[in-house]
Formats: sequence, structure tokens, C-alpha cells
Amino acid sequence: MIKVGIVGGTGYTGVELLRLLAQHPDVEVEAITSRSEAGMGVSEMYPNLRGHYDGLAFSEPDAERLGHCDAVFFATPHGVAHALAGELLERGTRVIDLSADFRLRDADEWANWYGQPHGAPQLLEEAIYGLPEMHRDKIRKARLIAVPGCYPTAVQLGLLPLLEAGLIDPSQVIADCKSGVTGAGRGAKVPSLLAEASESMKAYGASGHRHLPEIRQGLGDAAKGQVGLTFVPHLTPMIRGIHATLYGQLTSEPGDLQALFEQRFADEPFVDVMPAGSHPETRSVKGANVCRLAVHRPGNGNTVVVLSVIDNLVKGASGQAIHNLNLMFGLDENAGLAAPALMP
Ligand SMILES: NC(=O)C1=CN([C@@H]2O[C@H](COP(=O)(O)OP(=O)(O)OC[C@H]3O[C@@H](n4cnc5c(N)ncnc54)[C@H](OP(=O)(O)O)[C@@H]3O)[C@@H](O)[C@H]2O)C=CC1
Ligand SMILES: CC(=O)N[C@@H](CCC(=O)OP(=O)(O)O)C(=O)O
Repeated sequence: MIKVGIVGGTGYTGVELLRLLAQHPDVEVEAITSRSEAGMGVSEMYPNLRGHYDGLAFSEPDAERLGHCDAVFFATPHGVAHALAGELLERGTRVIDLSADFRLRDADEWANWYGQPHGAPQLLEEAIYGLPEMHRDKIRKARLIAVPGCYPTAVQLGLLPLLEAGLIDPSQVIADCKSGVTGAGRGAKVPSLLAEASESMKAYGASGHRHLPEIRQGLGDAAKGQVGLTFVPHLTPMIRGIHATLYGQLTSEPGDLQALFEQRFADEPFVDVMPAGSHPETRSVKGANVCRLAVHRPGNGNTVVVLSVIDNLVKGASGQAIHNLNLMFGLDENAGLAAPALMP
């Protein structure tokens, strides 16, 4: 059994790791941290886990204890993994970070967007961006994984086939994205209150969101050049889910776009290209580690529209983190991740 630790076990991505790992045949959760709930039993806080983790309790983050694990997930706010990852790697523990701490290759750019100095620039060179559909081989050999953000996962998967094939103008890409409120984490915040978030919808970060440089970096790798991206996120009254509507301008006659998408993801266990003409729904991925895509070319014109949906807590965070773990330890890629979505 592979022994794992989770730092930040009381948050939404932490509990989602626990839910998914409960069905993982090769993994055992050895340690789980929370500073505010140290001492409390996991299933006392999360009754859905009763019977799965009896005897496991939250404890203070402790590098010594975490260092006995084969891998540690960080499901913590930005900056926490900076402080602990180096020590864990020295102890031989692999690190899978769900926060943005190691996602941007440039420490100065990270500092500009996250409003604090980068706490571990010396680790950036070895950090691998954990989008398996782009970096599977590097992930297999990695010691330190930066799990992509939720919006960046939905946007990159939808645009990769077009940019890799050079079919759209890289200077004019638009990503219009909607997220459920769990994207903002479990901490109490006024915009997440029922009376604020329900029966209403709003854009935010329109003039610059911290996922912009991350998405631009990934799309730039796919396009092998700079990408001009307009990214506007919205908060929508749902609990889980991201819906990305992506627009690109065709530069030449593209051939069969449906076939392009189907071929690009033919061997990908967690990307589902839907039949031509489809409109994927966020509820069709709820609780599942899958991205569903549909490609459209309205009126056979110059604009291609891609629809991309994920569950922000699964393919957008904890499921993708476990997919990375499976690759790093040579396990079946599907282990712990095979369950279909919850409908309705
Ligand atoms: N929610 C989502 O949809 C997604 C989230 N992410 C990223 O994953 C990370 C976790 O997100 P989420 O689960 O939503 O966050 P939450 O706010 O819900 O939970 C954060 C967790 O981190 C712990 N924590 C907070 N500060 C520290 C600290 N200084 N040291 C150790 N532990 C700390 C908290 O417990 P305690 O304070 O008790 O120690 C809590 O368990 C974030 O970086 C987020 O941006 C990524 C993709 C999607
Ligand atoms: C709805 C909402 O607030 N979403 C968050 C993004 C989700 C998230 O946690 O971001 P990471 O994937 O980078 O960790 C936001 O816009 O900041």
C-alpha cells in the first residue's frame, strides 16, 4: 500500500481527496492535518466518511510525521506548500500540490499575481505541471507536481487540439467561464453566503484573474508561442462545476473538427469528446474525474466554439491530483477514479 498524507484536510479539496481515496485499492491515508480541528476524528467532521476512516483524526501539520508518507497532498491556501515541500522532498516523500505554489515557471510572475514573494523558487525547475493530457511522461518521473487550477484545466483541455494543430489565431482566444461556489473554498466569505450567491450570477476578475498567467503559460506551450487570451470567470449559483465556453478564430479551413478532437483524446481516460452537436452539462460530471467537451462551428463560419465542463473539485483538483499520484507510482490510471458522475 502507498501511504499518503493530506495537508489541509478540512477544506473542500481535502475532503474530496478522502472521498475518492476511500475507494482506491492501493492507497492508505496515514496522516491528515488541520490546525483548527486537530484532535477531531475525520468521520466526526464528515459523516459521509463514517465507516471509511474510523480511527483517523486531524493533527497539526508535522514534517516528521508527513515525512513517513510516500506522498503528501497539499490541499492548502497558496504559500503553505512553499514552506514544507522542500523538507518533504529531502526526506524522500513526493509532493502533489493542489495550490498554485508551483504552477507558474517564473517566480517573479507568481509574486506579481499572488501578492507575496515566491517562497521556494529553487524548486520551480523540478516542478511538473500536472496536466496528464499534456505531460504524462514527465509526471511519471516527477517528485513534485503542481496540480493545475480548476479553470485552467477546463480551458486548456478545450483548446489544446486547436492550438496544437495551429488551426486558430493564438492572439485572439476567449475563455468565458462559470464556476460553482465550492471553487472559493470552505472558509466563510460573504460572496459565498446563500443570500449572496443564489438567484444571481456575476463576473469577477474581468481585468485580470490569477489563473490568466497559468492558462496563458499552458496554452503557449501547446501553441509553441505566445497566446493572447481574454479570460473572464463568473460565479454561478451551483455548488460544484465549471462550464467554459471557448472561442477561437480559424485561420484556415480546419477539416473535420470533431475528428480532430476525437483523435487528440482517443487514449485519454478522463476526457470525453461528446457527439457532434452536443451541449455538455456540469451535472454530467458532478463527482467524476472527467472533462466533457463538445466542438461547434456556428454557421460554418470562422469562429470555433468549444464547450468544456468539469467538476472543479474532481477533474479540477482532487481527482486530477490522484490521477497524478497513480502515474507517479505506476498504478492503474483509473484507480480510485472510475466512478461515474452523480445524476441528477
Ligand atoms: N475549491 C476548488 O474548487 C479548488 C481549489 N484549489 C486549490 O486547492 C487548495 C485548497 O482549496 P480548498 O480545499 O478549496 O480550500 P479550503 O479553504 O476549503 O481549505 C483549506 C485547508 O487548508 C488548511 N490550512 C489553511 N491554512 C493553512 C496553513 N497555513 N498551514 C496548513 N494548513 C492550512 C485548512 O485547515 P486549517 O486552517 O484548520 O489548518 C483547510 O483544511 C487551494 O490552494 C485552492 O486554491 C484548486 C482547484 C480547485
Ligand atoms: C469561484 C472561485 O472563487 N474560484 C476561485 C478559483 C478556484 C481555485 O481554488 O483556484 P485554484 O485552482 O487556483 O486553486 C477563484 O476565482 O479564485
